[in-house]
Amino acid sequence: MLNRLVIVGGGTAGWMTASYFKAAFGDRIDITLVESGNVGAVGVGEATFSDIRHFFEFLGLKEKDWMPACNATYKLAVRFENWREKGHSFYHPFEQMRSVNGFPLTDWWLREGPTDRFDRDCFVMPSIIDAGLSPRNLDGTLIDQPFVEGADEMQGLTMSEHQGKTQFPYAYQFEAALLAKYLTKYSVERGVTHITDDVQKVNLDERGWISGVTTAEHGDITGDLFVDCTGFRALLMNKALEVPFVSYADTLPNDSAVALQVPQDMKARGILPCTTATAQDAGWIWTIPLMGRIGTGYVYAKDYLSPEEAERTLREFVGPAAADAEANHIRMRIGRSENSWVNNCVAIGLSSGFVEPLESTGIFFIHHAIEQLAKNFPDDSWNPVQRKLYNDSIAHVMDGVREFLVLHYVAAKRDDTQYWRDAKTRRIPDGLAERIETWKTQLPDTETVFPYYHGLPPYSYMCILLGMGGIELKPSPALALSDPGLAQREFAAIRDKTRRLTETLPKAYDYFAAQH
Ligand SMILES: Cc1cc2nc3c(=O)[nH]c(=O)nc-3n(C[C@H](O)[C@H](O)[C@H](O)COP(=O)(O)OP(=O)(O)OC[C@H]3O[C@@H](n4cnc5c(N)ncnc54)[C@H](O)[C@@H]3O)c2cc1C
Ligand SMILES: N[C@@H](Cc1c[nH]c2cc(Cl)ccc12)C(=O)O
Repeated sequence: MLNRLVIVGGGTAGWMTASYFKAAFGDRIDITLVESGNVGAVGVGEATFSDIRHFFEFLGLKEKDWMPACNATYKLAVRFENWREKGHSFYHPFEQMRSVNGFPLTDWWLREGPTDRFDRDCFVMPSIIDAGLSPRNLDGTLIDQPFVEGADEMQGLTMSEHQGKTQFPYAYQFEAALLAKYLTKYSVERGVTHITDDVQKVNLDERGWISGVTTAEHGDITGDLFVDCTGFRALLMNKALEVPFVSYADTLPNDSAVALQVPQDMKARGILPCTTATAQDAGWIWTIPLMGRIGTGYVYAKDYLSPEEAERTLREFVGPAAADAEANHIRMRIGRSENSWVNNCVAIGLSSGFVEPLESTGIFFIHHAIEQLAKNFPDDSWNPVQRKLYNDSIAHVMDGVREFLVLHYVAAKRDDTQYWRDAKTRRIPDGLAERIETWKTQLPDTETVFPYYHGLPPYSYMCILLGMGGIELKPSPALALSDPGLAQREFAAIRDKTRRLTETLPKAYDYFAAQH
């Protein structure tokens, strides 16, 4: 029976994989995880999708179990600042799009929105975020969104089976290194063998399949299925098996980042419960509030900015609090492995692929890959159809997310530096130009976005198009003949609900302080 899993790498990807498969298969699977004591993990993946709650639920973990251990906070949206022009901001929130008479509320908004802020008019979340509030009351109850907690749990195991049915109102922000530590304990307690050692050599048999890995001090480790979680090094997949890497550099030029961890008195500062992406001359800066510190970093293209200039800009942006923080400079490999499962080796995490962290998709890719591997877990027959299903699904998710990210740059109105001007003329992925033409006439829907599951619903595309401001959009002609009364009532209902919630919800900081 095929049941010996060897995971190389102990970053977020390695430990999420180990803990998930222990939760899935218990003692029927034998898992060894080997991680280097010398090569560190990237450790800056801090913001997630809302779907990650399914991962924690699968492990049987509640928020109160893991959140305090990881200094975690809630993320209600991505806040984009200065992408349209300096001083402008908008939110991409975790909130389902309402529709009126079969048209999305944003379409009605294009026709006669109450204000010039589509996000505050069409969603409740933006005002809650501006007020620094928690989506849960101090007693733990969730705000009454068109989402019933627990109700979507029976719909299926994988994220793709949940999409479009409901929208959970928040995701998380946490210290990735602390999550890896938490999951190490979880995994080891459930029987995962943990080896700290350097893998020096990957051994292939005569067919080119991996027979084992040779470590510096623990000899050879053998197994049936090998999971490459070695980060950008991709030691098994790219180095040993020489699987080609498909670069996205021609469409997404940001290839570098510099990160700082800045200790802060969050009680005094307050928590804006979202991830902020602030556009800069040659990229953008993320700001992620955690309990006890903020995580921040400048993502940029080396062709336009030197690492020294990026660090200087980032330190100026953060201010005096950054003075003692050590800068972590990172080169990012943007793109994906041509295939992520080859022979008996599966790459998960940065070794499989990565796009810049603009929509916090790194951990989502890992979660998705794990779910797909569980669904297509092989037996001794190594049915190639399973590998194909898996590889197609990984490629679709990554290519779809790439397209969504490219849209951010094409749609951003800003054109004040060469970096932003070039963003309008750079090559874009096949199919996107045609889709953008369609969206100029009709806002994105399931029929007109990237045609495979990639984690992002059509309303996410609407938010980016409406917020970035560089592409002219028109309301559907049919709305000119339709009675706007219902839409106006919906806008008024959103205003009422926003008022009620902002008067009753606790501050985000107070909610987490009570949990800790
Ligand atoms: C700048 C930046 C910002 C990011 N922000 C986000 C975000 O906000 N949200 C999000 O979801 N994702 C984000 N990500 C992605 C996220 O960081 C990664 O997806 C996540 O950390 C997974 O990394 P990993 O485990 O694949 O690799 P790594 O963290 O690099 O881990 C690699 C592991 O392999 C081990 N290893 C390497 N070589 C050997 C060897 N020879 N022998 C033994 N072990 C070895 C290392 O010791 C380490 O344990 C970001 C990434 C970057 C670069
Ligand atoms: N399935 C994802 C998609 C998603 C829906 N809304 C948002 C908002 C943001 Cl900021 C990122 C991602 C998403 C999820 O529910 O997380």
